[in-house]
Amino acid sequence: MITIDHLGKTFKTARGTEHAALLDIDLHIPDGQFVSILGPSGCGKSTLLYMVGGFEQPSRGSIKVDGRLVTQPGPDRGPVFQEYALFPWKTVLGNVAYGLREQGVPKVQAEARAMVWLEKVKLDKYAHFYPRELSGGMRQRAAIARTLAYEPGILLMDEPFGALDAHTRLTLQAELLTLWEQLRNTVLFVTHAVDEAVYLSDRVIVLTGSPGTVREIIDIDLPRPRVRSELLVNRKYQDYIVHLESLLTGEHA
Ligand SMILES: Nc1ncnc2c1ncn2[C@@H]1O[C@H](COP(=O)(O)OP(=O)(O)OP(=O)(O)O)[C@@H](O)[C@H]1O
Repeated sequence: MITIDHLGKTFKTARGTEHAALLDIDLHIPDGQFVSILGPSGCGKSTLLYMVGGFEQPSRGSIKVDGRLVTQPGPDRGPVFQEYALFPWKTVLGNVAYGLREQGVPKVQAEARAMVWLEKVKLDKYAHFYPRELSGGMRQRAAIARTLAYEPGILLMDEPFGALDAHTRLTLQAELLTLWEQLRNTVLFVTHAVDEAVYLSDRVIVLTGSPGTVREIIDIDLPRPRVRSELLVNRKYQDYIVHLESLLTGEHA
């Protein structure tokens, strides 16, 4: 359970002024929910995720995970951030084993567990490749495997598919859902794409423009497992998309 209470973040800018990024966020996210965060560019989506990860400190309010105050990163919260790229000097296997080695798992066991995860993300044949030898989609699969390998209860994903071409993006979304349906960990997923948010999520949190506050929380009541071709002709799915698009483009009355 993630409990976010009156959370605010103000940054000091390089010019010495203050910049309010997030204002008075209250959220309660139960275990095992897939939650997406949508909102205009610069509204504080990444900042919110970084604070849940313990990489940034709140200026006001608090974040608790299972009742414990978040003050620093921990293995219970696994980031898949674009900035957390793979180590270029390690192989795919070395990258995925790294998170486990960090937690004291001996090398042989870490590599065996890493291989299991590489099979799950269909990269086992590329275990000994270096990141530069992989496509963008394969790199993101490796980054996801690296985080999932140490089994965090909470997965923090910041636009993980944002840089991928449309086809690869759809493939990785479907693969992520298949994995998540087995794992059922809590996912906080930042995205710009309304269709991605609706397809993946149990709940979509829409933030206002800067400083970000919660504009609307929408429960996505669509059956699982989700099949995209069925969703595309599902009236409820279409209504969610239209509603979210209107919120984001400011056309909402
Ligand atoms: N380290 C920082 N120092 C100063 N300001 C920052 C810092 N990090 C973020 N900000 C500011 O906080 C606001 C929110 O940034 P953030 O990256 O969280 O937004 P976002 O919603 O994720 O944006 P995007 O959708 O464009 O990725 C922005 O105005 C940004 O300039």
